[in-house]
Amino acid sequence: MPTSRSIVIGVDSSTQSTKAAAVDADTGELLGIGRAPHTVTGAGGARESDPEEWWTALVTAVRAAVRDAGVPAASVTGIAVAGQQHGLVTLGADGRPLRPALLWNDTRSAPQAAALAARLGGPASWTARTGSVPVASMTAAKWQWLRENEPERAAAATGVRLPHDFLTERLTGQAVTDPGDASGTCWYGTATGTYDPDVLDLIGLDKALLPTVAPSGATRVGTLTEAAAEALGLPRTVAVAAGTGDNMAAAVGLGLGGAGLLDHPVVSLGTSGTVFAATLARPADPGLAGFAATDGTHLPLGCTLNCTLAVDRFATLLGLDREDVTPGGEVVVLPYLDGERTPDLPHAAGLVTGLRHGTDPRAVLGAAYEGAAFTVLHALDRLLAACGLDPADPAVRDRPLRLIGGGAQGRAWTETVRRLSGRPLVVPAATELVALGAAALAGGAVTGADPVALATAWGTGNGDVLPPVTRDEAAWDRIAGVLSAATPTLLGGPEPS
Ligand SMILES: Nc1ncnc2c1ncn2[C@@H]1O[C@H](COP(=O)(O)OP(=O)(O)O)[C@@H](O)[C@H]1O
Ligand SMILES: O=C(CO)[C@@H](O)[C@H](O)COP(=O)(O)O
Repeated sequence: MPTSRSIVIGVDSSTQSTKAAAVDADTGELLGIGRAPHTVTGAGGARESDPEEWWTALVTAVRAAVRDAGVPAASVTGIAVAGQQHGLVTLGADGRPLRPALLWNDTRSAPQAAALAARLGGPASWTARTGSVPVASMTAAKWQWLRENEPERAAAATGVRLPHDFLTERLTGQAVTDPGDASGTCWYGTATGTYDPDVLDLIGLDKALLPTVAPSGATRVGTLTEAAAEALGLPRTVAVAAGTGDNMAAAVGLGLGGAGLLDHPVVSLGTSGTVFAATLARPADPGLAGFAATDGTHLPLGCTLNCTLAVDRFATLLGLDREDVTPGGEVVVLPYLDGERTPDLPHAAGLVTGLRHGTDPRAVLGAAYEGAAFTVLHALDRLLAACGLDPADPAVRDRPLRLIGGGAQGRAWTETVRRLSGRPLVVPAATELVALGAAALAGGAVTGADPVALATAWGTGNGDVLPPVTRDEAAWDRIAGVLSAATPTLLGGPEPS
């Protein structure tokens, strides 16, 4: 192995685990991968993780990726972290977390979100300022929850970070974030590219507690500190990129820049189900998040709280393998086990209807897939409409969806998405799109290359096209009907436990 080979490492620190990809910076070849799990705790709508565990997992995963790649540590030239979005990390004077992070799917902050959304001129004004209306996931709502429920901890905070900022700071010693992940806080103005002083005033958050926002693009924020280099077994000279949120990094891995527009909207099936597209204009829809992409363009996104984890829970409850499934037929499942974000039903619980004596348990599992897929695809229709496209227009429907995330590896997921969308799918051959997108950001930090162009040259988004199948209008209408009828109940449903 020639030592002149340049290896970059992309880290995906997501809800359930950290994945690190060691990539040849010239060719994009994935040489090695490392993984380490995270612990998520909580009941009654709480979802928390210890940021120190993310750091330990990052170290484990990066070391495993370099080992798996069989490359000398000296050949590693760059690293970037992409993280689960929105989580609130509060730091004390010693730079360590004051408490576990409040995660994106922690719904306790729903009342604070609703109260914030009514302030500063209401939803339309929030959309114009920040791109998004506060919902329970947004960091501003979590900060308000902390102020109201643990005021002593909020007062003691000397730093407020997002998950990926926390890890980048551990790598470099720099308090820095990027516009993409910052756009998920609801205190960053996506129109102005700066923290919004009115929002900070409203939530009593001192700007001095926040990280600097690095510019978009191939941003190098520093090199490894001595402690980080020692922990990772890498040279101190390794360039560290600003990194971003996991969905923004997936867009980079797919080679989506503003010019990619809506040709290939993306559906990601992970703990969250997300749908997003790269756009030049920022669509304003209060039911969607108007995030920033890493390249200075926009990444409108719809996010559901209940995707692969919720469906896997149904498989476990039914004692079935996740692929042991048939279409739901008359059974409808709304698998909103964690409450729901899109639609905004933070207090919802799961709902099952249409059971008979003869119901096949595999149909109940099939209906859970359908309910989760419907919820994501419904957000897709909303996203297309917000971008001025008619989702029912055959010319729009013929455009392939790119399907990524852990669920895209499962046949039941791909077949359900095909059947409910009636669209062709592109399933990229590469499975770790977030980590690969982060690797492209790391490559940009090393050479100054445009990360989106780099990922495009690497071809990380390429994959086979699965042709469309006839859309299952009956299943779609059945689920839509149940959701519509149940919404009043789901709005006021029991707290999740
Ligand atoms: N072969 C598979 N078939 C179906 N689902 C899968 C498969 N492999 C992984 N998953 C699902 O992928 C999820 C993890 O996906 P991932 O995108 O890594 O999630 P996250 O980023 O939220 O941690 C798990 O919840 C699991 O259910
Ligand atoms: O909240 C969002 C997007 O707004 C989620 O997509 C999180 O970013 C978590 O992602 P995964 O762990 O499911 O990948």
